[in-house]
Amino acid sequence: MDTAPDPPMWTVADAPRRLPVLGHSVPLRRAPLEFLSSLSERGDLVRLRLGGKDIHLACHHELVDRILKDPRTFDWGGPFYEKTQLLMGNSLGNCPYRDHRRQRRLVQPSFRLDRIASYAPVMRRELDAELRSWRPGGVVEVNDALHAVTARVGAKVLLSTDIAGEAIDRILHCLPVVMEGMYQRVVTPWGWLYRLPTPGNRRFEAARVRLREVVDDIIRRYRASGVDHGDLMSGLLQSRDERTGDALTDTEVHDMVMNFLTAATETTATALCWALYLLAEHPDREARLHDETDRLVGDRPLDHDDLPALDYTHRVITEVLRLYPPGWMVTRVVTEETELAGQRLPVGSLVMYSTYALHRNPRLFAEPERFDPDRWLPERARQVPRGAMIPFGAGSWKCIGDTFAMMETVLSLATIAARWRLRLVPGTRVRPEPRALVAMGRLPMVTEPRQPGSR
Ligand code: HEM
Repeated sequence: MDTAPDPPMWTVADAPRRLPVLGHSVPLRRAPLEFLSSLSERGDLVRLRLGGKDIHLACHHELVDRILKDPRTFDWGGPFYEKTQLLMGNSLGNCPYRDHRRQRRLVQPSFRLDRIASYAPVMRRELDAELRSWRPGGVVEVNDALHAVTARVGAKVLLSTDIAGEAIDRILHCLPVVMEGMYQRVVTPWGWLYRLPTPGNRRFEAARVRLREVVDDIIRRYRASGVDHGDLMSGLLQSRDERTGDALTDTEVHDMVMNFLTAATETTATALCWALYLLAEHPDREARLHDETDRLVGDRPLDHDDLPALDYTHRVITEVLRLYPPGWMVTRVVTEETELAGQRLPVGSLVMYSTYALHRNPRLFAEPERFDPDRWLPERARQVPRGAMIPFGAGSWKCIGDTFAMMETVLSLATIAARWRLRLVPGTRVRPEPRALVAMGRLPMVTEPRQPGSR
């Protein structure tokens, strides 16, 4: 496997297919995943041109690591993120380093392991309700179904029904409209387009305003009740900075709620969809998963304590997160003049990396396109260079929900696999779609029950 070259050995190259004026916008729009993945052959650091500016793409995992571990020099930012502030304000995953550290200290206690473990029954209830609606031989649009489940789990872990009540339904109604609108504004950032009074713009604006009102109202109700409801919202409101005694302001709580709802829904649902798709395409690996769930799960409800035993399920999810990590393009902005791979980067330069490309680099992973859960057996996993596998990011902005996400995806996949075998509807074409994350389109699957108690 790869070892780090000494600094003078770094290779720096210009990306191919640059056009006058347009720079690299054409290949980046047409086939971004393929284009970015192809660039690691060119060099450790590759220069692209976009919007009249140079952007440096770090292809070597040690350069990516350097960027992520030096948040003062390589700060949060870039056009990709700035639009998301429309929805999430200056929240945890959406703010520069100077604000981030304080917020992270305040939010971290809400993600303590004991709190996360207590959310397993919520996950179980929501998934059970969905699985009970499946019929033998029926067709389920799995992508929609799992997005709805993870959105309900996210909302109910965040907010207790006893206090938030039907506000949760209103949130779940507005959220997809707002998320789709946000995505459009990120990928086609033409401000004027969104000021036109089109039905789509009106729907987005109405949902955004409604969501803001509903969340603000819930915060007021929580503050007035002054009780710990054992949910994430209570954790956020009670949190105090040990150093300063500071609490999160209402605006910060609001933005964090939006951040949480968006970060917790699509990522986990998409990982589950990729897992179910890959298993349907690889019956031998599916059979091994079924062996594990037949032995350990059956028709029994799963809990956080079951996680350590679900070895193969865990390896499947890890391999899915290698092949389809959400962060296909992560950017940072240089805040003080620095050097990367021998290149001088002035203040304001944009650097980026693609987790998708990194995880498919043949110098880091043998047969990178192969779905091989066993590459995460401990003896093989040890050979993966440090910093090469980063589905949850690394450094200051590392995903705060990683334990939550692993619990939800592993328990959900084991529960589904114990009860149902899913087959792709013939003719379904599944391709990675680089949207806000590496998404997939529709995933209609036929449901075959695996045991009498499956419903
Ligand atoms: C498979 C599931 C998930 C994956 C792969 C994932 C991945 C990531 C990545 C790569 C980042 C860092 C982005 C950057 O460096 O700019 C991140 C940040 C974040 N994620 Fe996740 N995520 C997942 C699920 C979740 C869940 C379930 C939650 C909430 C419970 C969550 C909440 C967050 C938050 C709040 C941040 C910002 C953290 C900070 O800036 O301090 N994520 N996630």
